[in-house]
Formats: sequence, structure tokens, C-alpha cells
Amino acid sequence: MKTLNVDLGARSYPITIGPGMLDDADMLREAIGGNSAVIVSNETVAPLYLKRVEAHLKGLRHEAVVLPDGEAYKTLTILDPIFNALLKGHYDRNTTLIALGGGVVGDITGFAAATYQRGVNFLQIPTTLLAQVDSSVGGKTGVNHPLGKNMIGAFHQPKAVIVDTETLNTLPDRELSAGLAEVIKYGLINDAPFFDWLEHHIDDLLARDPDAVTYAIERSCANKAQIVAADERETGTRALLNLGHTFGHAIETGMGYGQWLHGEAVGCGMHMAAAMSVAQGWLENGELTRIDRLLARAKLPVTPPLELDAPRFRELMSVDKKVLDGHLRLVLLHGIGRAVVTSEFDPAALDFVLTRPDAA
Ligand SMILES: NC(=O)c1ccc[n+]([C@@H]2O[C@H](COP(=O)([O-])OP(=O)(O)OC[C@H]3O[C@@H](n4cnc5c(N)ncnc54)[C@H](O)[C@@H]3O)[C@@H](O)[C@H]2O)c1
Ligand SMILES: O=C(O)C(=O)C[C@@H](O)[C@H](O)[C@H](O)COP(=O)(O)O
Ligand SMILES: [Zn+2]
Repeated sequence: MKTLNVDLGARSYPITIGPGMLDDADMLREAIGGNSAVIVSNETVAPLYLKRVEAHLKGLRHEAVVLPDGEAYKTLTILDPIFNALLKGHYDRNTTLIALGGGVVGDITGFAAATYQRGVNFLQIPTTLLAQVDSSVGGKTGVNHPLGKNMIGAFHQPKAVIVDTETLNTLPDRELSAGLAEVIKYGLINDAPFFDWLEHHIDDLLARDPDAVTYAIERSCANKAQIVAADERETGTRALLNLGHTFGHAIETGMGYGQWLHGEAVGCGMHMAAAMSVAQGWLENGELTRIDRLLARAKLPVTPPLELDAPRFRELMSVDKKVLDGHLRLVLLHGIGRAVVTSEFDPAALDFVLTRPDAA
């Protein structure tokens, strides 16, 4: 078991990572602290893991809300069953919401916790690789809007993140690959040695070797915790965590939520950002080849969908949260491990990746 800290002053919290964490009653009870708890999960994860979490809540008033599964349900209306349960049960401000599931459940539950009675505590128990390496850490919560991904939300930090690495044993292969996109992202942003390590260990990760998976989670969380601690509300460097996301969110929204998994869209978006960086003259061709090879080995797509032509891509990208005063800002690469956020790019380089997806 390893514990990392997200250093945010009074809002600091631990990320505890290890096998069998779901059976650690003391840790869960200590993290809850208050008088009651509501667990939010979904119809896929609840049958697998809900009882094990509920077993630790004896003597504490609690109940579970089980949501339908899927990115398509990450909408404002999905909050209704959560708020209904909270209000019907007279849960007060000492209640803790517990997110048990992947990033979708985590983002929804966090947003419910941010807004119920103007804010109650919440815990993250992430059960996908993507949620364990990224979405459970950092306090971005929210839901999608038909016109844009994650457009309605709040920053609201969890009290603790409890990562049971053994929950990944039941995760479908496609979801494991989606999680690897966000893992690769950390190597590309500012951890070139980690990128090298991933080149050597990607097959171990796909084979779910426990040591490799645990190391990748720990290193990813350490990277994320450091970036979040430096810029909690994304006024600057936190935007680096958006590498691949301006393109990726356009794909998710444009294709219909759930058609492309978030990690798949981000993987393709990272390829597009890298290809654009080469067109800018900022990244070596050989580095793009290494990036594309690693993405392909992780079984992630690198070809954007032909259904989205350049004007549609531009329209979708224009609602990105990094747009300021009408100017698009993108995360681009000056090398592997050297990402920058910039609006100062050559429009022709963007045209290149948007209009020649086959060549990009
Ligand atoms: N808040 C953030 O900082 C942040 C960061 C990255 C991504 N996200 C968001 O996270 C979401 C993607 O998260 P995700 O990739 O976890 O998808 P997800 O939550 O949809 O989970 C993927 C699938 O795996 C299932 N599942 C979850 N755990 C399982 C397990 N242990 N065994 C078997 N099946 C399991 C889920 O029911 C779902 O069908 C997107 O909405 C994305 O925008 C948020
Ligand atoms: O934590 C962050 O900051 C991130 O950007 C992490 C991303 O992987 C994640 O997908 C996030 O939800 C994107 O944020 P958004 O503000 O672009 O919606
Ligand atoms: Zn993401």
C-alpha cells in the first residue's frame, strides 16, 4: 500500500493505492468522518463491489443510489435521483457522498457533492484505470451538455481517494486501453523518463501485471497531484493536463457521447496535437513516430473520425474551456515531456491536422 498526498493546504487529501483496499474498513470509516453516507455507483459496478463497501458502513446511516451506466447519462438530469435520495432521506451537511465507479460516476457524484446544500464531503473510490490515474484526483467535477463536454461543473476536492488496484481485474480490455491514454499523457506532458518506462512496459500493463499497473498508477497520481497542487483552479499550468483534450472532447461531443470512449478520444487527440506540433516545427518526426507507436501498442486509435470534417471540428473546438476572448489555446509539444499551453500557433498547422486526417 502506498499513500500520496495532494497538497492543497486545508483541502489536502491522501490518495491510498494498493490491492484489497476495498476491504479496509478503518480507512473508509476514517475518511467518512460524518454521521451518514450515500454511495453513488452504477448498474455495472454496483453488483461487483457495492456490498463490500456497504459492509464497512454498519452502524452508520447509509444508502446507495445506482445510476444507469454510460457517458450518455453524464447529464444534469442524472443528478435528480441523487438529490431525491438525499432529500427524501433527510441527509444533512454532515453526509459524505461516496463515488464508487469510473470517471463518469466520479464526476457526477463530485458535482452532486459540490452542490447539495452548497457542498458536502465526498470520497472517491475509483474502479477504472482512467479514474485511478486521473479523474478521481484534482477535484474537477461536472456533467456534459449536448453542445460541449464537461461544460457544467465545479471544482470540489474529495476528502480522500481510495484506489483498490484489484478492481481492475474485472475491467474490460477496451476500458484498460482507454485508461492508458491518460497514463501516456503524463509522460508526454512533463515526465519523459516515464514515457521511456511506458515504452518498455506497455505490454506488461496490457497483461495487467500487478507490479507494473501499480507503478503506473502511483507515478500518474504523483504527476497529477503535483500539477493540481501548483494550480488547483487551472489558471495556468493545470491546463497542461488537457493535452489531447481539445481535439478529444470535440470527437466525443461530435460523435455522440459514449461512441468514442474518453480515453480513446484523448489518445487520438494527443496524436493530433503531436502531429500539429511537428507541423509547427516544434517536435521531431521521430518523436511523433514514438508517440504513435506507443498509442497503437496501447490499442488506442490515432485516426480521427472521418465524420467530423474541419469546419465541424473547429465549431466543436470553439467551445473548449481554454478559449479566452475568442482565442483557441491548445496544449502542444516542444518534445516528449515538454508540453506547453499556447494560442500562438500557425493556423496552417491546425488546418493540416484537421483537413488531412489520413496524413496527420
Ligand atoms: N474529473 C476529471 O479530472 C476527469 C479526468 C479524466 C476523465 N474524466 C471523465 O471521466 C469519464 C471517463 O471515465 P472512465 O473511463 O472511467 O469511464 P466510465 O466511468 O464510463 O467507466 C468505463 C466503463 O467501465 C465500467 N466499470 C467501471 N469500473 C469497472 C470495473 N472495476 N470492472 C468492470 N467494469 C467497470 C463502467 O461501468 C463503464 O461501463 C469521462 O466522462 C471523462 O470526461 C474526468
Ligand atoms: O484534471 C484536469 O485538469 C484535467 O484536465 C484532466 C482531464 O484528463 C479530464 O478529462 C478533465 O475532465 C478535462 O477537464 P476539462 O476542464 O477540459 O473538461
Ligand atoms: Zn481526460
